[in-house]
Amino acid sequence: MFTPEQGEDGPAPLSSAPPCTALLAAESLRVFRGDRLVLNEISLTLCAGEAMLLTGPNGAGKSTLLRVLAGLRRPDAGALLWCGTPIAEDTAAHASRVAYLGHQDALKPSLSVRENLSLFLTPTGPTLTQALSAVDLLDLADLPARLLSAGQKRRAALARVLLANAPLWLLDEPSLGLDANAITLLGHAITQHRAQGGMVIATTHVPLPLEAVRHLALPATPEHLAPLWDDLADDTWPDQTGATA
Ligand SMILES: Nc1ncnc2c1ncn2[C@@H]1O[C@H](COP(=O)(O)OP(=O)(O)OP(=O)(O)O)[C@@H](O)[C@H]1O
Repeated sequence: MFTPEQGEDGPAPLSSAPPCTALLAAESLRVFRGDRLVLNEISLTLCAGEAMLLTGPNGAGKSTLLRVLAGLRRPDAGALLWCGTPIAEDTAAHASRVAYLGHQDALKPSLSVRENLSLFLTPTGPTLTQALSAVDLLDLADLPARLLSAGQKRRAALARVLLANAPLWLLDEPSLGLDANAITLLGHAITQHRAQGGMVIATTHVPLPLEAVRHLALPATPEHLAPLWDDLADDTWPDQTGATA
């Protein structure tokens, strides 16, 4: 299991901040994708040890928000702060504190699982064996990634998150393709991460086995939907066969 910097007194905390201090804060974020307002006035805070689930209908902007929080996309308005400092002031520092899991598992098909993951080893993080064991993938460590099933690829991607040894996990639908056993392991990994002061924000459409988790439900407001309908003029609306008029 994930035990970075295990010492005599147990795992070293990933964050030394007091538990009630917000490490991550998003204030009044607005994000457009094209001319479509996807996120409007979204605010959140996250303290050491906290977990938050982002929910909402397809297209509500959950993945977009995660990418903004990861520093992969700039918000069009609003502020994103780490310990009170704008993350835009040092994006490299922010990247080092984030472990981001997107929809793509980002494995090189010709490399073995072990070779893929060894690229992400850090001096103070878990060993490869610990990370692979945490997702029950040790037996497949030497298999080329192209031979893994979808769920096994997801497990490998989760092992990469463990290896990053970063305080903030941003997980986009982490349970996608996972079986019940792997979802339980995911819950254990998140619980252990939080116990060390780590933080997690995850998007999900299904319940995850997490305790004391906060929720942020993103709405599909008329602002989201209206431009979609505007884009679809009557004369381009597909008929029942899929052909356009
Ligand atoms: N590259 C893009 N260019 C323009 N619009 C985009 C792009 N990617 C996503 N969008 C739009 O942004 C909106 C939010 O997408 P996003 O992927 O963040 O939603 P989501 O809540 O994660 O959805 P899901 O539950 O389906 O994963 C959607 O309306 C989508 O059409």
